[in-house]
Amino acid sequence: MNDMSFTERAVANTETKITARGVQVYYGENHAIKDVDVDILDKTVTAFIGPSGCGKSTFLRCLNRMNDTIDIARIEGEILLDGEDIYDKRVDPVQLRAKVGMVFQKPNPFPKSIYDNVAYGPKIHGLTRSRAELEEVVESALRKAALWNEVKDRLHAPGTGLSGGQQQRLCIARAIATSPEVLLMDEPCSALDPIATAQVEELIDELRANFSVVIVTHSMQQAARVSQKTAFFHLGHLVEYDDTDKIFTNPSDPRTESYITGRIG
Ligand SMILES: Nc1ncnc2c1ncn2[C@@H]1O[C@H](COP(=O)(O)OP(=O)(O)OP(=O)(O)O)[C@@H](O)[C@H]1O
Repeated sequence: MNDMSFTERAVANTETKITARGVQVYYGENHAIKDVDVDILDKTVTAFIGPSGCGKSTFLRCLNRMNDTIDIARIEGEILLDGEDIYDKRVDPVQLRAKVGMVFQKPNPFPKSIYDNVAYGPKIHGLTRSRAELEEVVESALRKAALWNEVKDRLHAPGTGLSGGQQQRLCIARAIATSPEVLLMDEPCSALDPIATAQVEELIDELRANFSVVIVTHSMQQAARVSQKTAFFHLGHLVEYDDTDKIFTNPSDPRTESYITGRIG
């Protein structure tokens, strides 16, 4: 573990963005998330780590109600975004997902132009009033996703024609374009080569200036590089949640220690 370089800046923000209390998730009989409590901070990158099947993705999907789309999933407990219950029946999940955006493992641009991929969200949510304003939003999202310079001369070319790393940054631009407050990323680099991975990691570090970012990763090196907070999941429990350097250098729970030293997982 000695080759891990921790992100130098300490946790700068202590403002809570998302509060989860007593969260349980069941898939039919399978109790996948067991009584999870956590406070996710604003303007901070939080990594979810743990062995395969421990519930990282399931818990991530609770944060923007993506589990609602899975018929057999049942969720209990409370999740608040800025103090508001996201499972309240008055909350429209589509609106919620504009505020809590998501980037998936495999880049999944729509079969449309680069421009249309990014313009789609602002259009369906009616966020802009004119074509010029929409163009500005598209440019700003592509800039924030560190893709503008590579695509500004071919905005009307298909998004699917970009390289894998560019496609993932396009998906990040698409998520950013609706001005979300939280960005959820489920193993966003696992389909990327090391150069594209480094670019996306750099981008994640920049994104935390404006967003609360939560990233599921299989790579402990990646968690150490990009996050300031780390949550270690094991068998559906949130075993330990702390500053990333504490988790990787001096964890409190023996299960965390076993995982980071490679004894479980
Ligand atoms: N769509 C689903 N339908 C039924 N069961 C599911 C579904 N998604 C996950 N599960 C189950 O929930 C548990 C947690 O899975 P989850 O994918 O959240 O773990 P994970 O830690 O993200 O795993 P991995 O690192 O392998 O992606 C597992 O037992 C899994 O089989």
